[in-house]
Amino acid sequence: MSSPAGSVGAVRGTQRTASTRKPETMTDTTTAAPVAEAPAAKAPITRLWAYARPHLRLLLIGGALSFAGGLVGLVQPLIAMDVIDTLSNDESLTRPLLYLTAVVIVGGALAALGPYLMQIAGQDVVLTVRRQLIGRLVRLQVAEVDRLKPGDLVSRLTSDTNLLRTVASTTVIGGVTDAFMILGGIALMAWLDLALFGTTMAMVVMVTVMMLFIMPRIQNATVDSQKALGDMGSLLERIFSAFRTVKASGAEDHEISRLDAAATTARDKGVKASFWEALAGVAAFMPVNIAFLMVLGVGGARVASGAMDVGTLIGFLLLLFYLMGPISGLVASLSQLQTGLAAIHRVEEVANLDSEEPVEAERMTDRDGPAQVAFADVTFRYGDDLPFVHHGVTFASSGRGLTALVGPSGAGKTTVFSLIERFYPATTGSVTVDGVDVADWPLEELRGLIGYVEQDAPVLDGSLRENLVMAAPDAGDGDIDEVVKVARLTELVDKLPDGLDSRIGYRGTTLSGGERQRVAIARALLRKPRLLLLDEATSQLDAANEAALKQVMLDAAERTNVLVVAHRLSTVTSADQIVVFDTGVVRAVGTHAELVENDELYRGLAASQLLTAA
Ligand SMILES: Nc1ncnc2c1ncn2[C@@H]1O[C@H](COP(=O)(O)OP(=O)(O)OP(=O)(O)O)[C@@H](O)[C@H]1O
Repeated sequence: MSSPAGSVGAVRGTQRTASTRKPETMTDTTTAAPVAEAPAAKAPITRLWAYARPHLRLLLIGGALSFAGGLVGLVQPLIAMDVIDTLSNDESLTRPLLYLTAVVIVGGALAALGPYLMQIAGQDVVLTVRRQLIGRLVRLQVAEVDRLKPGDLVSRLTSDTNLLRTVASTTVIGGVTDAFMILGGIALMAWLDLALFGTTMAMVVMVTVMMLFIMPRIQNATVDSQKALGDMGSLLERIFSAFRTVKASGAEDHEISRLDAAATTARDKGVKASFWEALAGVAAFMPVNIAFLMVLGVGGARVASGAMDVGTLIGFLLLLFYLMGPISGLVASLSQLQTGLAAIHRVEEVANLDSEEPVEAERMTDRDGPAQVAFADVTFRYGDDLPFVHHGVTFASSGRGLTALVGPSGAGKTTVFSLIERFYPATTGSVTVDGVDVADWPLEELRGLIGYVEQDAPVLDGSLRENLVMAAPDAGDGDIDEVVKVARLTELVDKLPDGLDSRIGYRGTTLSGGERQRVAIARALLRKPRLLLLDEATSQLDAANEAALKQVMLDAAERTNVLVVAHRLSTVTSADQIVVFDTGVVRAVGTHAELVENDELYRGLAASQLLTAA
C-alpha cells in the first residue's frame, strides 16, 4: 500500500468538544433531556449583545427615530401649558395649535418608522441566531444525538429563538428610550416644582425596589415554561417516530395522557411566568397612580396657598400622566428582557454541545480504487459508565473484495462501522483507513470515500431523486439511471406518479422495507465509494431480490472494498473473508468453508440457517 500524500498533523482536530460541558446523567426518558447541564459560557446579556452587534446600525437608526418620536411627545405638555397661558391672556390660539399639530404629525410618523426598523433588526438577529444553531445542530456529534431529544432541540430552534426577536429589537432600545424619557421627565419635574418632585421620587424608588425583586423571578419562570414546551415537543416527536407502533399497541390513550400532562405543565409554568409579569405591571402602575393623587393633593394645597400657580400644577400632572407610558414601557421591556435572557440561556446550552467543526484541510490523497481498513486491538465503549463493546478487535480488510462480519446479535458488528465512520473515537487501539488512523483523516474526506447503508436504511422526506443524490449532489442522470437499475429500483420508479421526482413521505413511509433498503443501497453506490459498508443490507429483501443484490455486492466487490454485516449467511458464503465476532472480540477469520471446518460458533450459525448439516 502506498501511503497517502499530504500532512497528517495539519488536519487533526475536526471534532470540537465543549470544555464546559459536564458529563451527562440522562436516565429519564419521559422528559426532554437537558441539552447541557453546564451554564452557558458567557452571561446571557453578553451573548445578547454579541447577537445584536452585527445589526447595531439598523437598531440604532430605529431607536433614534423612536427616541425622537418620544421627545416630540414630551413637548406636548409644554405646548398644553402654553395653550392655557395663551387662553388666560386672551391671545390668539393659532400659533400654539399649529405647533401642536406639527408635533402630533411628526411624532406619529417617527413612532411608526422607528419601531418598524427595529423589528427588521430583530428579525435579522433571530436569523443570525438560527443560522448559528442550525450549523451547530446538524454538526452535532453522534454521541450527543444519542442522548438528546430531537423535539426539545426543535423547540430551541423555533420557539426560543422567536422569543429573542422582541428582546433584540424593541425591548433594549425601547427600554433605553423609555429610561431617557423618564429621566427627561424627572428633570422637567425638578425644574417645575421641587416639592412635587420629591413626592414623585419616593414612588420611583418604590417601583425600583419592587422590580429588583420581580425580574429574576420572571426569567426563572420563563426558563421553566420554555423547558416545559420542549418536553412537550419531545413527547410528540417520540410518538411520530414510532407512530404505527403506538397505534398497533393501542397506546394512543396512554400517549395522549402523557402529552396532556406535558401540556398542562407547560400551561402551569406559562401561568407562573404571566403572574410575575402581571405583578411587574401592577408594581409599576400602582405607585405612579398614588404619585398622581399625592401630587394632586400636595399641588392643590400649594396652589391654594399661592406657593405655585395652577398652570405649573397642570403641567406637572400632565407630565406625570405622560410618563405613565414610558414607565409601563420600561417595566414591560425589563420583563421581556428576562424572557429573552431565558431564551438565550436555552439557545446557548446548544453551543455547549460537542460538535464536529468543519475545518479547512488539505486533501490527504487523490487515490482511487479500494480503500484498506484495519482494526488493531481496538477497545471501545459508548460511554464512561457503559460496558466495553469491543475488547480488543483486530482484523484487516486489505483492498478489493467482500469481507463479511458475522456473529450473534450485540457482538459489536455495527459498532465496527461507527468507528470507521468516526462517529465515535476508539477508546484504545487503532482504526485505520489506507494505513492512516481515522482520527487523522479530514473528516469530510474520510466520509467522502465511504458509502454507508445503515441497518434500518433510513430515507428522508423528499423526492426519490433527492434521496439518491444526497451523498453525490453532482451525480448526472446517467449515473442515477445506472444505480437505479443495479439496485432493482426501475419498477418502483416506473410505478411512482412522478418517477424519480415523486415524494416518498416522512422517513420514506410510502415505500416498502425492501424498497427503502434498495434506495439506501443505490444512494451509497451513486457515490462510487472506495469503501462500501452495508449493514444488514439484504435483511428485508425477498429471495429474488436478495440473489440479485448478492450479485450487486459481488460486482461492487470487484471494484471496491465491501464490508457487510450479515445475519443471513446465504448472502455472504462466497465472501473473500468472513470475520466472526463474539462478545466484542474477533474469534475467527476465514472463508465459509474454512470456518465451517474450524469454528464451532460459525458452524452453529451456518447449521441454524440450513447452509450445512448440523
Ligand atoms: N449508541 C449506543 N449507545 C450505547 N450502547 C450502544 C449504542 N449502540 C449500540 N450499543 C450497544 O453496543 C453493543 C453492540 O452493538 P452493535 O450494534 O455493534 O451490535 P451488532 O453485533 O451489530 O448487533 P446486531 O447484529 O443485533 O445488529 C450492544 O450491546 C448495544 O446495546
